[in-house]
Amino acid sequence: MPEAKKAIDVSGLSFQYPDTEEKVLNDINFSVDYGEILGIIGPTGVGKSTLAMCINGLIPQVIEGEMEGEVFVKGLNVHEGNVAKMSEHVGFVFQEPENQLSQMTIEEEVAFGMGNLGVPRQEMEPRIKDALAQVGLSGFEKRSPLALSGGQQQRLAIASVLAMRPTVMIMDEPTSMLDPKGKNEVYDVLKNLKDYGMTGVIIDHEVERIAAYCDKILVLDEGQIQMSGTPNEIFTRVERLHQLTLHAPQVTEFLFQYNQEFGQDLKLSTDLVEAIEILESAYVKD
Ligand SMILES: Nc1ncnc2c1ncn2[C@@H]1O[C@H](COP(=O)(O)OP(=O)(O)OP(=O)(O)O)[C@@H](O)[C@H]1O
Repeated sequence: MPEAKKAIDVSGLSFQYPDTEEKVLNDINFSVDYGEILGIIGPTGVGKSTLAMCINGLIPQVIEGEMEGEVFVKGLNVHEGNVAKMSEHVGFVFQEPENQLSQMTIEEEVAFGMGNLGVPRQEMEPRIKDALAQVGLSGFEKRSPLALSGGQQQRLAIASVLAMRPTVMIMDEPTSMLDPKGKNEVYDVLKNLKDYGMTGVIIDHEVERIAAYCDKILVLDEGQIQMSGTPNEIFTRVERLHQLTLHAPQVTEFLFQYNQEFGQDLKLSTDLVEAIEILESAYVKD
């Protein structure tokens, strides 16, 4: 079978939980190219996690409801493959690292998901080594996952997904339970993976990091895509984000306020990511 043109292709997707009166998702359309990272942002409770579960097949395979439209991952219709089959293609990293850990040692933890996929024993060892190296946990093989910090646990959860070699990695607020150090650790690891050409979907409220990390962004509200575009296109539309009760990275918020206060129409003179870095470098510690 020829490789599908898109890593993820979603068309006409609507979903309603059995006990709710309205659709959580209503006619969602987007696609993600191989090697691209898509960020999904939006106010609380607008269906971001529901959308993520439609991509890995948990909906409608495990979580029931009324679903319309189609979701393809690497050309595979998630309606048709079962969840076990989909887990070969879509890896999932959740909010709370501790809840994802079930094994006695770190190497067993990484081996666990591969075991479920039926990866042969002799192939597991190099994959474990490689995955732990990618998240900066080489040498930790025999330790207990519970002895790790929150940031390290989340990196371990990422390694467990990487070892399964999925087409797409979905991360649902992977840093929301972590302290600033843990958040930095995880985003540093993700940055490396992006450089390796991973395809990903990340849901996060951290707009600074989403802006720097993602190639494309969807803004979800009222079950629909309200905005879509590059981080630069999204985060320079500050007024629209405010209407949606969201905020932009500090640098574009500053610019917006300055323009309002002084009746100007100044624009960023550099790329958004560079502007974020410049602003961050302007802060010093005593
Ligand atoms: N299993 C379920 N059954 C019924 N309703 C649900 C279920 N799961 C979620 N919902 C409802 O669907 C809506 C969307 O929830 P979802 O978790 O997808 O939003 P979200 O944007 O990810 O929120 P958050 O930012 O808080 O994580 C909410 O109103 C939620 O209460």
